[in-house]
Amino acid sequence: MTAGSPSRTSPPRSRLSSAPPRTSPTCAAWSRPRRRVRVTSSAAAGDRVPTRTRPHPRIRIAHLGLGAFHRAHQAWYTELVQRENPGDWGIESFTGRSPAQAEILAAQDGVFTLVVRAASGDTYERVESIARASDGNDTARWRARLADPDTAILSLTITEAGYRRGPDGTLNLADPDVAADIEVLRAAVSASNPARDQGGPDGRRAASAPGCVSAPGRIVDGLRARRDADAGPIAILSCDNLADNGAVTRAVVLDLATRVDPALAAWIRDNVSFVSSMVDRITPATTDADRREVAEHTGLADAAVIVTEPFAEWIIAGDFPAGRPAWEQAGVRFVDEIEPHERRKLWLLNAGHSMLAYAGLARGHRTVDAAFADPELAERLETLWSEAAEVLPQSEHEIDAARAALRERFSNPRIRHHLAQIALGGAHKLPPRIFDVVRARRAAGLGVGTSAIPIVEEWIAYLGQADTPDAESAPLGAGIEAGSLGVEDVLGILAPDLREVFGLQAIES
Ligand SMILES: NC(=O)c1ccc[n+]([C@@H]2O[C@H](COP(=O)([O-])OP(=O)(O)OC[C@H]3O[C@@H](n4cnc5c(N)ncnc54)[C@H](O)[C@@H]3O)[C@@H](O)[C@H]2O)c1
Ligand SMILES: O=P(O)(O)OC[C@@H](O)[C@@H](O)[C@H](O)[C@H](O)CO
Repeated sequence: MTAGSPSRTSPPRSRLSSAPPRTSPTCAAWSRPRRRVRVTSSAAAGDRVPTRTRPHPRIRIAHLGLGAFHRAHQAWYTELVQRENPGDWGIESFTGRSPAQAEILAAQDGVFTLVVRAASGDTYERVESIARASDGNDTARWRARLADPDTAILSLTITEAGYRRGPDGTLNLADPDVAADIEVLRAAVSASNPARDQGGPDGRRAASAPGCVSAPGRIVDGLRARRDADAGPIAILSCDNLADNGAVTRAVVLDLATRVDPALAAWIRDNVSFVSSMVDRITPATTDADRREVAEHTGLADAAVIVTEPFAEWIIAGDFPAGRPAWEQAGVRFVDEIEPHERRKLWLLNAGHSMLAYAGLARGHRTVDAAFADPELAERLETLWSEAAEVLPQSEHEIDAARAALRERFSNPRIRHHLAQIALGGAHKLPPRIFDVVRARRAAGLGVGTSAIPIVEEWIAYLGQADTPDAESAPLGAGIEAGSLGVEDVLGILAPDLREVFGLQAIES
């Protein structure tokens, strides 16, 4: 099976017989005209919002991180399933930090337009799978959702930084939000009362109870409410760009739970399945121009428009003890071993993105397609991919197909994926994208390669620019953001094992 192949992006025909024949290995080909947002030329642009065509589905999924990617990926895959089996697997999606996206989406009853933007043109799809959009700061609502036995899955898109890990990969106890959450959780545990979490007689106290601010804190708080309500097992499904993201989630959640209530940690071990997934769909931040374009083409005043590429891939490994949507009907693959798939995606696509971001910004480029059109950067990208390919577990044929698909995806001039967006959070992105490749090469008895060090140098130069705000990278070491550290110092903070490796390399060569 190859990257970008129809089997990755299309549902099996036998399960969704009304899907039209595929004409290309992209999702756009699968969108059915009768399901798309109606395009009207007569309606004045912006006089209607998108509306539901089906009744609200029963909410079975809680999601944390109501960003662009969640709507282009998990919500869209779930939408495809719901179109065939309406009524079930609705999503209640909570914002991670600011309530703004919840307010915008709630004003449209959770319905939004997904623009699938191919190099050749756009298609429009209405997505209705989000039954409710909520503010993640609404502690009572969050606890009630997790304490509801109907809720079978908690999915996450909280960014790499959202897992609150320190440079050594464990829960970052020096993070003030984590420290504050430990106090909130201890108080909540000592005052645990099932009636409160089920909106019972003292529900008003729950509404005013302080909540957690970090994602691990919120997850532990929600699981405490679930245990107290005896609501049964649940799956937590990570959809962030991290290697073995299910295990990462499990580690930070259990670490935090153990610190506040060992009995809760034991309940989590027995009742919570931490599912890993490899997710892929390039989804840049929406612009005003995107919203205007939708208004012009559809007559819809949609404030929650999301723009994405035709390609989509989702590979999942793990158990769903309380059930799950039949996502396989929408083309999702369920596998026993996630690691090879995650590595391929992180080491080819995401590593390529990070390289193009730091090198491209330094050379005056603003978007991925512009950086990729730069022959010098395109050559560096091929070298980076070849160095990763030597330690990827896939066949040469599969890797070549993935690279070919990426060349096409990175060339899409209409997606306008800004390098500045990709560049943020490098302290969390470089380890899984760049440093893990070096580790794999060393483990295979190969040299460290030529790609990693220039990327670290370019990242340091990027952070050194006075006008570059990157709050997510700063906490990992005073001085990184100020650009006063060299490559060795940065490696000492982010990948101490590699400092020696690169030192040895320098001596050997
Ligand atoms: N956009 C893509 O192309 C893409 C593709 C694959 C995977 N992803 C994954 O999805 C994540 C989100 O991407 P997006 O495009 O939706 O970004 P976005 O900026 O649109 O949304 C980010 C969401 O994460 C929440 N969030 C941010 N920082 C957080 C934190 N520290 N703790 C908890 N929640 C936090 C925000 O509130 C928001 O809901 C990425 O970081 C990545 O891991 C994105
Ligand atoms: O979303 P981030 O910030 O983790 O990384 C930026 C991009 O590399 C990433 O979002 C890719 O577009 C995505 O992983 C494609 O599936």
